[in-house]
Amino acid sequence: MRTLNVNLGERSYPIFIGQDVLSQQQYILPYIKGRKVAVVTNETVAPLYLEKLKATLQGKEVTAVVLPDGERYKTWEVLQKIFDALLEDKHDRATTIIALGGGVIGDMAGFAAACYQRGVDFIQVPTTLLSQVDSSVGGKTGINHPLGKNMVGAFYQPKAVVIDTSSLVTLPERELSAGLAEVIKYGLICDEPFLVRLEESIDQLRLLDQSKLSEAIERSCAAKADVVGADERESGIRATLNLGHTFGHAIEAHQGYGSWLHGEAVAAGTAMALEMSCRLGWLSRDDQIRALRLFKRAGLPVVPPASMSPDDFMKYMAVDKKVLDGQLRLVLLKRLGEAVVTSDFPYDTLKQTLSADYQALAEQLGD
Ligand SMILES: NC(=O)c1ccc[n+]([C@@H]2O[C@H](COP(=O)([O-])OP(=O)(O)OC[C@H]3O[C@@H](n4cnc5c(N)ncnc54)[C@H](O)[C@@H]3O)[C@@H](O)[C@H]2O)c1
Ligand SMILES: O=C(O)C(=O)C[C@@H](O)[C@H](O)[C@H](O)COP(=O)(O)O
Ligand SMILES: [Zn+2]
Repeated sequence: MRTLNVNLGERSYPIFIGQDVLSQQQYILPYIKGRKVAVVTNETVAPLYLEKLKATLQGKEVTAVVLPDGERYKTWEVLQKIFDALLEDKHDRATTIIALGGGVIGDMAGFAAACYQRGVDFIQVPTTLLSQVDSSVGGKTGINHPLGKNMVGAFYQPKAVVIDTSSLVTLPERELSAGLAEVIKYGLICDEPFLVRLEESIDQLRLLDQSKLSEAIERSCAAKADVVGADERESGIRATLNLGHTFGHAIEAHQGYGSWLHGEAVAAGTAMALEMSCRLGWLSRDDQIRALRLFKRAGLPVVPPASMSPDDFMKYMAVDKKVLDGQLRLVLLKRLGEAVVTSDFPYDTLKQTLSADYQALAEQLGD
């Protein structure tokens, strides 16, 4: 069992990482102040882990809120179902909401916690790799809008993050790969030695090697906790966690939420950010290929959808949350392990990036 901390003054909280922590009361009960708990989960995760969590919550009055599964349900309408259940079971301000599931559940349950009676406590119990390395930490909560990803939400920190690495054994392979996209992201933005480590261990990670997974989760959470601790509300360095997301969110929204998984869209979006970093003369072509090869070995796409035109991208990128006063800002790489957030690029370079031949690049990667 490993414990990390997100240091945010009075909003600080622990991240517990280990096998079977979900069954251990000492990692959950101290963070619940009242009698009542609402566990928000979905129809896929509930049959796998809800009873286990309920056993840990013995002595508490538990309302289970089981939502439909999928990115396309990260909406106002489905959020409302959480409020319906809380009110029907008379939850008051002493209640605690527990998010049991992947990033979709975590983002929605966290947003519900931020809004319900103007704010109640919540705990993250992430069960996908992506949610364990990224979404459960840092307090970004919210829902999608048809015109843009995560467009309505709040910064609202959990009281604790409980990462049970054994839950990954039931995760479909495609979802594991999606999580690896965000793991690779940390190497690219701030930790080149981690990238080397991932190059060595990527095959074992895909085979669910528990020790390699724990190491990758811990290193990812440590990187995220550092960045969030330094810049909780994204006025500076936190935006680097958005590498590949301006392009990736456009892919998710344009293709229809859920058609491309978030991690897949981030991987293809990062391929575009790498291309632009090369075109600006920052990243070398060799390093670009090295990064693309790692995504490919992780089972991730590096070619954006052929059906998307530069105008399709621009439509969604224009409302990205990093746009400031009408000016688009992008996360790009100066080199592997060093990201920058910048609006200082020629518009032509962006246009060329949006219409570059990613298929030809992918063909250079080999097997
Ligand atoms: N708040 C943040 O900082 C942040 C960071 C990254 C991503 N996100 C958001 O997270 C979402 C993506 O999260 P995700 O990749 O976890 O997707 P997800 O929540 O849709 O989960 C992926 C799939 O795995 C299933 N699942 C979950 N745990 C399982 C388990 N242990 N075994 C078997 N199946 C399981 C889910 O039911 C779902 O079908 C996106 O909405 C993205 O925008 C938020
Ligand atoms: O925590 C952050 O900050 C991130 O940017 C992490 C991202 O991986 C995540 O997808 C986040 O939800 C994107 O945030 P958004 O503000 O671009 O919606
Ligand atoms: Zn992301």
